[in-house]
Amino acid sequence: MFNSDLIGTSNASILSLSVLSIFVVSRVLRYVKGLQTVNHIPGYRPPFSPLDFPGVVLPTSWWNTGLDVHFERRHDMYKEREYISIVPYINGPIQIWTNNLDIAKQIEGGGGSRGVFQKPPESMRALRLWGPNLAASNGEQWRKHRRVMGPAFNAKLYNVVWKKTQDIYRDMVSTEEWKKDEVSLEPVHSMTFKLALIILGSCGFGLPGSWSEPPRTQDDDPKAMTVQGALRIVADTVALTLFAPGWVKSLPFKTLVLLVMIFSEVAQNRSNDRIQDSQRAYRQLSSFMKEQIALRKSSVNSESGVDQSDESIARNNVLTLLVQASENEESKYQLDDDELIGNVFLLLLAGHETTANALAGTFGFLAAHPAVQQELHDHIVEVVGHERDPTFEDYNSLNKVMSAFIEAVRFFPGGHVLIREANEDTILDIPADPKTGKGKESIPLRKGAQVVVDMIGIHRNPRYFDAPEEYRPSRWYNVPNDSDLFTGFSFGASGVYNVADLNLTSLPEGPRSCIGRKFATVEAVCWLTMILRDWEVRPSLKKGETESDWAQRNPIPNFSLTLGVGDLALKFVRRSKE
Ligand code: HEM
Repeated sequence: MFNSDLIGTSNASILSLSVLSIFVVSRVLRYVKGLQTVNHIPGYRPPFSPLDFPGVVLPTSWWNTGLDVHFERRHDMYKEREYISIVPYINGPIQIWTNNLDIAKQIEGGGGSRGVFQKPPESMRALRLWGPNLAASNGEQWRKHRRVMGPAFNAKLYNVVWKKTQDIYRDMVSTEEWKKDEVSLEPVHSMTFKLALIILGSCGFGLPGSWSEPPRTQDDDPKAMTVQGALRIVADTVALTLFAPGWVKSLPFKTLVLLVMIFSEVAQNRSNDRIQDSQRAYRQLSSFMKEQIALRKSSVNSESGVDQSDESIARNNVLTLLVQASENEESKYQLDDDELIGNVFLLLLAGHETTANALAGTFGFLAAHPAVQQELHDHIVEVVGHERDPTFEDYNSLNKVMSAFIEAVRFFPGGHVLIREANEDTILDIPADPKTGKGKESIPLRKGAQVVVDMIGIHRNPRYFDAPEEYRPSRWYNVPNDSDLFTGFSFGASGVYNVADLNLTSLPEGPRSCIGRKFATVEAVCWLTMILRDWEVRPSLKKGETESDWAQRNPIPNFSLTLGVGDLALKFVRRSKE
């Protein structure tokens, strides 16, 4: 007699065992191939990659390399050599991580139009949420986007960024809250995110927006989400989409977004209402972008009624200039509607969070370093005085203000990992350390190997920065405000590159460096100048806490789509005019 239940159970066991064996063998083969791809460079052998699911959402620990591994292990990750490999044995790409500037330069220099190293297609997928764009393209496509977008970032734009930033400051301090002698902000991000979005809304897209009336997704509907609110929700989703597993990423895009939105809300134990909010945010932001393009097209085609002055925001915002370039039939490079929308989304995403976080970080560091803050205040008074407002012409003279901002970006670089993939077998050349003459090496890499430029690692590499764990803006004093030595915005393509040698000031801009760099620094220098002249920034202390306790624990990093600083409770105390 046969026992059919027993046969069924044993068949199921055999099947499970076979599946398990196939899985184990496939992982072993993958692992061995991974080691060959990175030429057996020593490093970490975790189950998952730090930049892929599920490693990315798990904290860094003895067994997991999480998204913040390069911060958590910053003191020993590159102790032996300035590059390590990360070869996961279960899931995720095979990578070399580096804190070496020469490697960074080779990777980023070749990341533009041609070159062996390109952005990996799967890392660009989530950035294509609304359409093809500059950051999510390689090769000829990238070149086209950059040719159209480049000219929009010009001196006239920076002039209007400066003026608008100043107007917003005046607008803010005229509100009841800022008429007091002490204003508490918990967290200070509430100020910097609002500022960054208003400036981007007006100078990026020509939208009206004041401190008390930030831009909404639908002008005529007071219940519509603010652009900022909708963007916040969508940006969180994009972060998750970026790190989703390969098979999820290959779903049709709308399904992917929906899935990730639901997952993110469920994972955070949020209600059904929040899931609907997420969908509403996605829909409202989407129609907002389409409307903006349509509006800009009609205003570009009928110039009547548009302010024609060179300083006007209506004329000199990024979107209008992009639409103008794309509507110009004689132009060699044009963007279609999908590409325009893709780039609007990109600018919202890339230009908003990065600047806001860097400004919040700067305020945090200055609260923790009162002597540096006083030096900055004195510098501002020396350059601008008390009787007039600073003008864009003062931008270059306000070098210490710029240094304070750039030093905050050094600590917490918004773009904390820059990922590129070799599209053929290649060799990375590391020249000898100019100081010691040691370390000349060549690293062979196989096609498919990814190189991750670890910006936290570079910015805290003692070979490039003395006492890297100290917030010390003076290391940048006298480096001109437009110098390519500011690595937080990516790298030059050629030339000698060594931050330690601060005599080198004119390096060519890297082909893939940040297009919004000056937009961000002009806004930051203007805002910091206005605030620090009139206000002293201090920590809001917990009961029994001293300022030095506070400074010991702040600011801390916060990893999401970009790297920022954790919540900072600060107060702004009005200064008397000495
Ligand atoms: C403190 C503020 C900012 C920081 C630290 C920052 C940093 C960076 C970095 C490191 C990259 C290179 C990314 C990579 O190669 O993978 C980048 C690219 C980019 N940034 Fe920024 N950024 C900032 C502000 C802005 C602003 C204000 C805008 C727009 C208004 C902007 C728009 C872009 C765009 C469009 C790219 C892609 C460029 C390309 O691929 O050619 N960024 N940024």
